Amino acid sequence: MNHWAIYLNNDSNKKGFIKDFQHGKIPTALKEFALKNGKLFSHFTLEKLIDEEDKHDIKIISNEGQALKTMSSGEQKRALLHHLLNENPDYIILDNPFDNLDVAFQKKLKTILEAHSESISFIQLASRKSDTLSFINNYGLIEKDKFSVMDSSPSNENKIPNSFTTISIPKSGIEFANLPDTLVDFKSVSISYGEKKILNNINWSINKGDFWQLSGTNGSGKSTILSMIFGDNPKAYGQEIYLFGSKKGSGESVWDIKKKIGYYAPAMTDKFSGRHSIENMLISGLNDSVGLYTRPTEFQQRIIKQWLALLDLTSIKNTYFNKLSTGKQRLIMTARAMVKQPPLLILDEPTAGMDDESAALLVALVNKFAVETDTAIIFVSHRKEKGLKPKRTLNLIPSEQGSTGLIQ
Ligand SMILES: Nc1ncnc2c1ncn2[C@@H]1O[C@H](COP(=O)(O)OP(=O)(O)OP(=O)(O)O)[C@@H](O)[C@H]1O
Repeated sequence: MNHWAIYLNNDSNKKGFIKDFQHGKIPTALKEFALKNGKLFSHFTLEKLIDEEDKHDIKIISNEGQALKTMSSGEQKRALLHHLLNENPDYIILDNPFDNLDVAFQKKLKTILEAHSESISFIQLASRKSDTLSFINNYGLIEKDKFSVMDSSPSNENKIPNSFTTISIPKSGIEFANLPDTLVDFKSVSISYGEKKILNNINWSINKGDFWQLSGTNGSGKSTILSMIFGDNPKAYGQEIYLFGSKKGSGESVWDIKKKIGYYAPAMTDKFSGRHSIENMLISGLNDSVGLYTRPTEFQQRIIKQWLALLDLTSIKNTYFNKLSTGKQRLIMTARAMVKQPPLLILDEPTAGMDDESAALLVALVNKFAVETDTAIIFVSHRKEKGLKPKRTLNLIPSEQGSTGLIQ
């Protein structure tokens, strides 16, 4: 039985490859799959199913009747795999299958895939070489639109630009006045959805300049916690949650809170599909602008010039954002959340779907930002992100009574 690992890098046109594959435009080396029944395990499939569930008000993938869109990302992947295996395919394309999965479920997924590898071929599209499944016996690479066969799995080599050591994080010139030392304070916070208990007695204080990693298994409540800080989750009202000194729900506007937070989650990248230059994208981070075309001041232009130099992007500053590789887009979106040096920076699984090289670059940038600025950081990640240097971790430990928080 043939199995493939096909590696992706910053410039790979993964979407194009998948589309071509599904329409029978298959590289010669993989021709054996041409007439077979294949399925796609990917967030693209999930998005389509969520849409269909919404449109027709049905549950296609039933998990005790819970709608797919309300499941945590791990629960969604679990349900999708189950659904696809039930359809007895000849092969399954696995699109970065381990992204967004906690370590325990990654292990479980590996075991499930191993068990099926005798009867189903797997084509694993992988951005991280370390994700390669044990039973893989063929290797390939997608560079831009071109597929090529490789003899073996490639070696890891990460390059961090020199500018990271020679250039400091540029000062934003923006002052955030009257901030208390404790920026976020959760006091005995417990949350349920109906009968389902999600969080149990969470106490968490985030002080100025802290660097936290928020971790926990799939469904343990990480997104729920974030939505109570950054979002407008109605569950937050009535709880003892203090943001920048005010009790949540005590009259402050969502906008007042959002102004003080830099936020990045990979799903945001898709919202910027228009033609914005890299330079404009970064400037928009200083302006809090939704529209991107507020004319920047000279001072702002100077700051962004420094950022471009730091990120080694000066030579391509006028390139349209939507023309860039995923890795570069994510690096820029992360920097965009950083440029105004907000009191609090939230990075929600920022490295999901990135290749090794761009993930290492992003981690290096976050570490540098943590050391050189007063911004408090919450970095959400399932992976033990190689090289990341958080000072503390809030680990959510699930139980029947909801997750409790273990601070390490
Ligand atoms: N609106 C909702 N209705 C019912 N259950 C919900 C709703 N929103 C979230 N949940 C449940 O709350 C639990 C916590 O979800 P949450 O998304 O916060 O977890 P998570 O730790 O971020 O998971 P992941 O790492 O997989 O994204 C999950 O079991 C999820 O199914």
